[in-house]
Amino acid sequence: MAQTWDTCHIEMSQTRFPATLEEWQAYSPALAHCSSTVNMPELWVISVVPSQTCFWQTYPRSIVITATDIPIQYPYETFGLDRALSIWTAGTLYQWPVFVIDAGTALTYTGALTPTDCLGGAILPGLGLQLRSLSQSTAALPTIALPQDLPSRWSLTTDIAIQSGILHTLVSGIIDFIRAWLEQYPTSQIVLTGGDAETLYRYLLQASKPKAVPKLLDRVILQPQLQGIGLLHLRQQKSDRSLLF
Ligand SMILES: Nc1ncnc2c1ncn2[C@@H]1O[C@H](COP(=O)(O)OP(=O)(O)O)[C@@H](O)[C@H]1O
Ligand SMILES: CC(C)(COP(=O)(O)O)[C@@H](O)C(=O)NCCC(=O)O
Repeated sequence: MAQTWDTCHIEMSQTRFPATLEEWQAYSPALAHCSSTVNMPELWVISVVPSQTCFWQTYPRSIVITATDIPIQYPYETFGLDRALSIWTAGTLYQWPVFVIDAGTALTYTGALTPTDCLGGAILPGLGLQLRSLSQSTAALPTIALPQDLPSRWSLTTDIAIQSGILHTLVSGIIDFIRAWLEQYPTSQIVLTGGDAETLYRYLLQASKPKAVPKLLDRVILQPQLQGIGLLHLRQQKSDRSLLF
């Protein structure tokens, strides 16, 4: 993979669809050297947000992934497309069984024994959502930034009390899920991905220092770009198939 980047936040209610090459160029450094819409590169899209899917579908060369494109058996009908791609990619890269922790807008845990035996998992609000929910849904709590280091558990200020509550509870929860999975599937790899993966990994390491947790964390592979790698694999599979037929 040559490069990854985040686009600016796209607020759907205020955004009209880009109509020209110049407008698309604002979304991606990969388009900097395009001279016309004809030589724009392919864009592979995976989205669980319908308004975002509509937006990216207007890109001239978009390929939008749907459930049938990902070669796993879905454990239930409403299972997220992003979770399907993550677990398939993790199993393909690091072998089955595998456990994926996706620290995105929502934080999801997903486990699978094989591509046809996904056990589902769990969903909770992600780090940013937890922080925002407190400031937005209470009268007195402020919006706070995340600290570099895991704070002291016992706090005498509101800001650090929020940091402590969210971070210690999240880190303990993640360690508990990892431990429970490894008890059942001791050979499994654990993959940590998503926009908050690096931040959470740092906190997990800090939490583990005084305790016997490092052994568990040795099993955690930090791979923030799991879904991007998954899209590359799907693209490779598609081009292999078109060579065969
Ligand atoms: N450069 C960035 N742009 C947007 N979000 C980021 C960035 N770096 C870290 N994040 C964090 O990533 C989380 C979203 O993760 P992501 O995997 O992009 O979301 P989603 O699961 O919705 O695709 C947010 O909690 C946000 O705080
Ligand atoms: C749980 C999710 C919102 C997570 O999405 P994300 O925050 O990673 O963008 C998404 O996987 C989804 O919409 N899932 C459908 C429900 C399910 O998987 O059970």
